This record gives sequence, C-alpha cells and structure tokens, in this order.
Amino acid sequence: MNIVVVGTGYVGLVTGVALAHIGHRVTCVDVDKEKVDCLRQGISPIYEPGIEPFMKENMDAGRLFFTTDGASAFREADVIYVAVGTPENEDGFADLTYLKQAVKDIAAAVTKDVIVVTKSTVPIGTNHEMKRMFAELAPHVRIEVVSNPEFLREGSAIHDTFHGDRIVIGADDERAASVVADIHRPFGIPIFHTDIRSAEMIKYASNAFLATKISFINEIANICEKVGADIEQVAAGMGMDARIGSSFLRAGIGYGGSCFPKDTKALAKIAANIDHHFELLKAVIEVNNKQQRKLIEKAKERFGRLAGKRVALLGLSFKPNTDDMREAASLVVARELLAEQATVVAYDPIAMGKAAHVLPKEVIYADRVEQALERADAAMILTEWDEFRQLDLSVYVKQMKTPIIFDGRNCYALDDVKTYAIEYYSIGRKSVK
Ligand SMILES: NC(=O)C1=CN([C@@H]2O[C@H](COP(=O)(O)OP(=O)(O)OC[C@H]3O[C@@H](n4cnc5c(N)ncnc54)[C@H](O)[C@@H]3O)[C@@H](O)[C@H]2O)C=CC1
Ligand SMILES: O=C(O)[C@H]1O[C@H](OP(=O)(O)OP(=O)(O)OC[C@H]2O[C@@H](n3ccc(=O)[nH]c3=O)[C@H](O)[C@@H]2O)[C@H](O)[C@@H](O)[C@@H]1O
Repeated sequence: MNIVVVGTGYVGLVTGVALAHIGHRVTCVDVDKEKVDCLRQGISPIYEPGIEPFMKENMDAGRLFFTTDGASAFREADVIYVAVGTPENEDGFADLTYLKQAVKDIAAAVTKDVIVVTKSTVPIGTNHEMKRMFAELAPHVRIEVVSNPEFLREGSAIHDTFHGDRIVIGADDERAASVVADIHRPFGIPIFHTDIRSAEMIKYASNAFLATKISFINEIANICEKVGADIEQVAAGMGMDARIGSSFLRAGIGYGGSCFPKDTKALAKIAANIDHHFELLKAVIEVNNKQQRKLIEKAKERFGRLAGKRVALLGLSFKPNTDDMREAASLVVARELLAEQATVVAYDPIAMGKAAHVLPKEVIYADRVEQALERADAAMILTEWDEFRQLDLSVYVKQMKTPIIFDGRNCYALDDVKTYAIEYYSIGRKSVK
C-alpha cells in the first residue's frame, strides 16, 4: 500500500515509521523544511526513545521517505493519514487551521480516489466537515474520510503503537473501514469499528477520563496530607480493585503535556457549545491548575518569603523520557518563583534545549544535577526522570546550602529520606523534618 502521512510530529513520525515497518511504502510530508532536512539524514527532531534506529532501518529498506512536496506524494497515495497539530485556540476550542490547510493541499493535488485517515484529535463533526470540503474542492475524485484517533503516549510512543489496547476505526463507508483495518491488522491489536462521531468522541472522552483520574487522586492526596494517610498506600490499595485499575493513580503536581490540558478544555468547550455545562470536567481542570502550584504553596509555608532563595528545579519536561515542554508544570513553577524574586537554577537530562526557548530568560541552566543543587536553599522535583529517582540522597546533603526537597513526583521512599539530614515535602505523604 502506498501511504502518505501529513505532519511529522510525535504522532505523524511514529505512525509513518510503524506503518513502514509492517511493510508499507510510506512518505511523510511536512511543511517544516528544517524538520524534513533533519529527518532525511536519519535525525529525529523530537526526543522519543528508540525512534532513530527504527527510522534508519526503514529508510535503508527503501520503505520510508520524507518530503516537503506534498502535492507529488498525494498524487501517488492510496491512503493519506493526517497527523497535523490541533492546538488550543484562544477560546479553548481546537484550532483547525493546520487540518483545514492539509485538506486543501490534498484536495488540490489528488487525481485518483483516495482514503483520508484522520489521526489528529478533532472535535466531533470535524471528519464530516472534511468530507464536505473534499466533495466541494475535489469533486472529480472520491475521497472517503476515516477517523482513527491516536492513543500513544510520548516517551513510550513506539511501544504503544505496537502494543496498544485498541485501534479505533470510525467510518461511514464499509469499504474504507475495511481497507484501514487491513492496514493495521499486522499490529495484532484489537480493532474497534464504530461510526465517525463516536470515534471522535472516544478520543476526547478517553483523555478526559484519564485526566479525571489524575485530578481525583491529587485531591485524595491533598486530603491525605491533612488527615495523616499516605497516598502511595491509598493508591496501591485502590488499584487492587480491578474496577478501578492501578494505572493513572500517581499523585503529583498535576498533568501537563500537549494533549490532556488542551483536550479537556476542548471537550468542555464542545459541551458548552451545545449548552451542556460539563461541571465535572471543569473541576478536573481547576484542580489541575491548583495542583501545578502545590510546591510553591509548600515552599511559601516553609520559608515565608521566597525572595533571595536559590531554588534548584529538577526536571523541566512535562513527563520523563520526552523533551516536550508543552504545558509542563515547570513553566508555571519557574514563572511563580521568579515573580517571588527567587533565583531559579534548572536542570533536565534531555529537555534543556527546548526549555530555554520557553522558560523565562532569568532561569539559569546547570549542566549536571549536582551543579543545579550547589548552594541551593531548596530543590523542587518536577519530573520523575530515572536520573533523579536513582540519585544518591547524600548528593542533596553534600551540595545544597540547606537540604530541603519539595518533591512533586514522590521519587523517594520516606524511609530512605529519613536516614539523611534532609527536610522533605512530597505529595500526599507525611513531611520528613
Ligand atoms: N503528541 C501526542 O502524544 C499525541 C497527539 N495526538 C494528536 O495528534 C495530533 C498531532 O500531534 P503532535 O504529533 O503532537 O503534533 P506536532 O505539533 O508535534 O506535529 C505536527 C506537525 O504537523 C506539521 N504540519 C502542520 N501543518 C501541515 C501541513 N498542512 N502539511 C504538512 N505538515 C503540516 C507541523 O509542521 C508539525 O511538524 C494532534 O491533534 C494531537 O492532539 C494524539 C495522540 C497523542
Ligand atoms: O492524546 C494524547 O496526546 C495522549 O495523551 C496522554 O499521553 P501523554 O500526554 O503523552 O502522557 P501521559 O503518560 O498520559 O502523561 C500525561 C500527564 O499526566 C501526568 N500523570 C500521568 C499519570 C499519573 O498517574 N499521574 C500523572 O500526574 C504525567 O506526569 C503527565 O504530565 C495519553 O496517555 C495518551 O493515551 C494520549 O494519546
């Protein structure tokens, strides 16, 4: 099958490489020339574990190509996957500018019938709007539109693509649905066939539900702190109930990333547009906004004023194993610390390059974790990188002016911390003083 993937971001690149790996001829198209130049040299513009060798293997096998020339690629395509960004608009709704441009580009180029598969997360009704646009802009060919939302996580994107829980295919046309199902069958993942609108909703509902789990466990953690219970124990005990499930019960400083924040807001907006006030989801968002500030609150309680304090920020990306800074808690924490006139020294094993573009310019960057901790009055752990989890706790004692840790990701066992002269504040657990 001759497949084209539009957009070479986290979703497009991983989808393209995976489809090439199972034997298709895949051309990935992006409007960003720099990205395409990089990709052609076998260099991934994003940090995603395992992606580069995987790319190279399929490029060398003559199955994977990268281009900015969408028109030529579209003309040859049997199936076109659309994986462009659908970021948040000013009013919280999904911005469909890139998607609509991709539709126009495809419509202007195709000369034969083709199936367009939407991987991008799009509001309910968007695939039908795309179909309408295709009918208007390219009446000479038949373009079927299939919704195939993506559920991969950054940092484990390749694993998720080959070991996902389900592949959702939303289609009006049975033939198009079966072509897309055949493409995906080699992954050996259960395929769920449904209508287009339900497929679009499955994506938003799934992300909103996972975000709800996180805000729920964070609220329980906040209560645990006040009643003397331990959130790690509580989550473990809850998770043993198969109806609840043990995943997504890690308390912390809230969810970030390119999708939960934008997709929860978009779903609330989709609901509001039809006069449904999604109170539960609004509370999930509100709880998350507060939770991202939790360590600042704790530090203020401990120090009173933060002015003049030197604070080491450990971890800048929104989660480990990615360099993605979109909606990372570090953005909120760094800004607030600087507003309180603290000095911020930051370290991240992978994301510092990207962080420097989006964090305030006053942030100082350290080359190593030890350097970030040097002479610090406090350390704040924002991302649970293995490097921090495995760090010998004596390093905090040795390097810091005062070894006071505010751990937003519960990286250390309380019993371990207690064996050092460390003051330790984490989420939903007793403080160690
Ligand atoms: N990042 C993630 O983990 C996941 C993202 N999604 C959804 O997938 C979609 C893509 O997300 P990401 O991969 O993170 O986006 P991204 O922002 O990393 O990449 C999008 C790419 O599309 C390119 N692009 C934009 N307009 C184009 C056009 N007309 N022609 C060709 N290329 C074009 C951009 O240059 C960029 O390289 C979004 O709707 C997102 O909500 C869904 C599941 C997971
Ligand atoms: O639509 C998307 O883009 C993707 O969004 C999430 O994936 P991702 O954002 O890459 O990462 P997650 O592992 O879900 O983490 C999201 C955020 O939640 C936080 N989180 C996660 C789990 C948890 O128990 N507690 C918690 O605070 C993480 O620290 C992170 O900030 C979903 O897990 C994917 O299924 C989905 O495809």
